[in-house]
Amino acid sequence: MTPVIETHRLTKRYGRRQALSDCDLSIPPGRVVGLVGPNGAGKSTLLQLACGLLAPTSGTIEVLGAAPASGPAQLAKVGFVAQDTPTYARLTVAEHLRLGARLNPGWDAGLAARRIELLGLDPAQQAGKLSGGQRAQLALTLAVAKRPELLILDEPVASLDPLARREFLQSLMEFVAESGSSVVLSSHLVADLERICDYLVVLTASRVQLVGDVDELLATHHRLIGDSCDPAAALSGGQQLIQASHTERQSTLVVRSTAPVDDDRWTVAGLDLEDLVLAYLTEAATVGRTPVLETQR
Ligand SMILES: Nc1ncnc2c1ncn2[C@@H]1O[C@H](COP(=O)(O)OP(=O)(O)OP(=O)(O)O)[C@@H](O)[C@H]1O
Repeated sequence: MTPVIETHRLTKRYGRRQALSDCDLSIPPGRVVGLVGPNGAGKSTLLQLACGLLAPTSGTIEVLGAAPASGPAQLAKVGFVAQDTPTYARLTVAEHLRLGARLNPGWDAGLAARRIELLGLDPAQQAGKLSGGQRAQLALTLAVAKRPELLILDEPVASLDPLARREFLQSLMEFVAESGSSVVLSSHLVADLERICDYLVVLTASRVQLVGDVDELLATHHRLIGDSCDPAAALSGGQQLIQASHTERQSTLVVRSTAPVDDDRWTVAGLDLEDLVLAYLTEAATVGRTPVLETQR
């Protein structure tokens, strides 16, 4: 099965600023992929490389088996909603749909019209006079009505209130269920990603830090709580320390291990996606102390 995005040593520099460094990724099709990372990690850069809006400095990227934006057929396969959900302020909702129909060979006019009606958007209203949430929904409608194989969304819900966010994500999931399209979605809101994503990419400081199937990642990461100890001495081979924090009496470790942790020195618990992402982001934030963070409380 052709990966939706495949990169090999993908690197992007803006002048002397490094935005992506030697990224190797192979994202399987049919997934809803959450792309997470702190500000400036390189998420937008990666998504824009996938759309062909940027060219790599070195390394390669293929999207659905071909170079990004390599021709009309490739362009028709990928839908993109940029970070600021851009629309044409002077054009009405209906004019946006007509423009979409003209520009996209696979345009699904019925889907677009149904979505606009369902959302309660006035076809005669100019996009510049829509609320942020309505504009985001219009941009999503334009992207899904082209019936893309891959939908790329760069922080689409960042400016939305909780209700608008939920409505946006719900309509996204309805589209995914109905179309079977793959989605790559960047967001800082891990709780949202937890509800909709089944695949995760964590990017920090221009590098891929963690990638994989969400269920598999959750099954192979464990929180260990026990008497205060030196983690290096306490863990066995095959157990990778991701994060450690200590009080005078107690150590709490986040550990990656494919085998279950069966050691009565530890109380073992699972992690949710937010805990998992935070463990990796915290680890990466400790410059010069990687790969392990140790905090003394
Ligand atoms: N056009 C540009 N010119 C110069 N540097 C840029 C440009 N675009 C991005 N960068 C730099 O590249 C790095 C990665 O930026 P990018 O926008 O990809 O990060 P991001 O993970 O999307 O961040 P955020 O979560 O804040 O949107 C940052 O250091 C940023 O300052």
